[in-house]
Amino acid sequence: MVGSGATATLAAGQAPPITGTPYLVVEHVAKRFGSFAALRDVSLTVEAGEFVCFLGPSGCGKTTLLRAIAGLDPASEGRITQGGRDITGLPPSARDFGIVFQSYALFPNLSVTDNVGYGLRGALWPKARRRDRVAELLSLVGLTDHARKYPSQLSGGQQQRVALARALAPEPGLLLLDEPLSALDAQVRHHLRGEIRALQRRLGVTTIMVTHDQEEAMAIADRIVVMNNGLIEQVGTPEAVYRRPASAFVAGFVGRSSQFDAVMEERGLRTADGHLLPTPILAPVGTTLRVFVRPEDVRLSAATGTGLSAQVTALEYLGPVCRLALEDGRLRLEAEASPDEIRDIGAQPMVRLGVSLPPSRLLLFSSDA
Ligand SMILES: Nc1ncnc2c1ncn2[C@@H]1O[C@H](COP(=O)(O)OP(=O)(O)OP(=O)(O)O)[C@@H](O)[C@H]1O
Repeated sequence: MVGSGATATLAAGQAPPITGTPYLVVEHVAKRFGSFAALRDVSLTVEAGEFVCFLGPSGCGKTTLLRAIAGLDPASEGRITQGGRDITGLPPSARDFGIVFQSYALFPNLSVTDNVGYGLRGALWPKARRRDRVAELLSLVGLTDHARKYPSQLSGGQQQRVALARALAPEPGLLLLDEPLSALDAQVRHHLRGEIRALQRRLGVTTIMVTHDQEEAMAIADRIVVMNNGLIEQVGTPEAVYRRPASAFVAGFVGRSSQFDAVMEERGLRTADGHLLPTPILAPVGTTLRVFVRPEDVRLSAATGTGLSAQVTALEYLGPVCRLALEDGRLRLEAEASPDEIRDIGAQPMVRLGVSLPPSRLLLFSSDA
């Protein structure tokens, strides 16, 4: 980010460590499929007990990175250590993780009990211990009453709970979740994401979840790893990636925003339509900057005096807030306001409103970034 009123906090694109104990360390990992580079020099540290989300558009490499960590698609280059152990060359069976896929991937011919107990074999899991552990997990995911059923007799949300219980049963050091909520409808998805987070906190298991849904990542993660085109663009808390995006890509991908170009002048930023937005000088005069502004940061008023004004082109009532589309020449802005505020300023389609964009809330990037 070029700089803005938020300059003092700009350096803090990275979140402070959650526990201070690195658990998973990914160093300079690359992954090629033939001549195609799906991951390029990816480095990342996940702290013990942390919940991290890999977020990014389709094809950016989220699943590839998760699979490299699991050893399902080993990295072409780089090093991965887990709990101090170099796992780079180990097959999945020699690593310490549980994994949940979008498609549940349960054994259809096994009961819920047998699915959950599937990984509990060998000398470590004598019959009684295995039975107790399965019962404990079924209770944790709220499926005790469904123990004898088969996957086809369960809803999608219940099947995903079974998959979660199965992944957690052997007490893995790392829980990997690959779009676990994507196949579920909105209500179940919302509910289950809360349950997953509560369960993760209770067990303290270090967790990585892949998602392309930024609201989901914001709601659930301690830190978000924003990926694009095989690279990590930013690692930070949900607040950091939203409020202090490290790149124009992150600013545009995470959360809603309006964007436009403006040229740095002595007295502020000049938009394409000639409006001057007062800001301190943040870049060499004459530089074109890409400006992003969040809907909740667009200040609206009834007054349409000398400052910036724009016409309301659409107004949606969403319950607690209203969303407005505004236009002035080439400038298009999205704003949010409470229904009370909408009433007070008389906002409705075709009406012109006063608009101000607080300098400290503008997110600025060099145009070619
Ligand atoms: N086995 C493979 N062979 C060839 N290319 C692959 C393979 N697996 C993944 N890719 C490519 O690598 C890139 C990254 O894929 P990946 O599945 O990691 O993306 P993603 O970010 O998880 O996307 P999505 O959200 O759509 O699942 C894509 O362009 C994909 O086509």
